[in-house]
Amino acid sequence: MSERLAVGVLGARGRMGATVCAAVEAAPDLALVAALDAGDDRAPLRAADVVVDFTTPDAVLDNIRWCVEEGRHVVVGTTGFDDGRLATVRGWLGESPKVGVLVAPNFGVAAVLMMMFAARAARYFDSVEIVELHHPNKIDAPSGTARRTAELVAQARAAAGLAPGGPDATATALDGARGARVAGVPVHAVRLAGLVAHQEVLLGGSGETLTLRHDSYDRTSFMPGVLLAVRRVADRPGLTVGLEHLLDLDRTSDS
Ligand SMILES: NC(=O)C1=CN([C@@H]2O[C@H](COP(=O)(O)OP(=O)(O)OC[C@H]3O[C@@H](n4cnc5c(N)ncnc54)[C@H](OP(=O)(O)O)[C@@H]3O)[C@@H](O)[C@H]2O)C=CC1
Ligand SMILES: O=C(O)C1=N[C@H](C(=O)O)C[C@H](O)C1
Repeated sequence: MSERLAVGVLGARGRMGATVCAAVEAAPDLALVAALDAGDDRAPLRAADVVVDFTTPDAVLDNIRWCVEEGRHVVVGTTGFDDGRLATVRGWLGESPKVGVLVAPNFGVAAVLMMMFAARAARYFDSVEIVELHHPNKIDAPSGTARRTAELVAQARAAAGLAPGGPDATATALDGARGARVAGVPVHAVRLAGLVAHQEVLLGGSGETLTLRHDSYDRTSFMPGVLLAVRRVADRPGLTVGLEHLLDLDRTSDS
């Protein structure tokens, strides 16, 4: 058997990090060489070919910079990325052009499909709004997935000459009643005991609606996407944003 790919995990004691460690340990072609959490020395990551980061929006940039400077490829699931933060990462990669960094707001294949379908559908409807629903321990709102979906929807609508959200006659409203605007698209965040990670994209036109819904019931739903990214990130020097770039989405059959 060929040598196994060495993987390090940052945020290893967290909900996602622990699930990633278990998935890496169960994969015959991967070896878990470092499982680190807040306060740990990063030195053991030097043994890793690829580092996976599921930490916090406050911690993630510093972790990426360290990995890029050390020549480690990075797979990032942590949220909190906007254009400015992505540009910062691109700047670091300019100094280390052989390193690959893949940032994905959601590693669930079905979640990625939901986002792609939403972007495809967006130009056919008058209105679009997004509702994301998560476990109550989540520290950021709205979710990274909802933010990215809103950006993709807004881009698709702009290309079709449409306003981002849709008609809305609201003249008076309590703060937050109409959600937050992300790229002009209304986004509503629910935090509810019992949930894991869920999202609905609501599209409305004359006399009809389309609802695209994705549900992650368990964090294992993210693992095929995380492991795919771990295996492929070294082949993609520079910055990749979104798992969709690894999914060959234009192919509709095996033939
Ligand atoms: N892309 C995707 O598919 C998914 C992304 N996420 C995102 O992943 C992130 C983590 O989520 P989740 O696992 O639920 O969160 P958790 O709070 O369960 O885990 C985060 C872990 O990171 C640790 N940590 C904090 N700072 C550092 C640091 N500098 N170095 C190493 N470890 C650190 C935390 O330690 P301590 O508690 O001691 O601070 C904690 O153990 C969030 O941004 C979330 O939105 C979640 C699910 C799927
Ligand atoms: O914190 C979570 O749990 C999740 N975070 C990501 C996000 O903010 O989009 C991905 C998924 O929704 C789970």
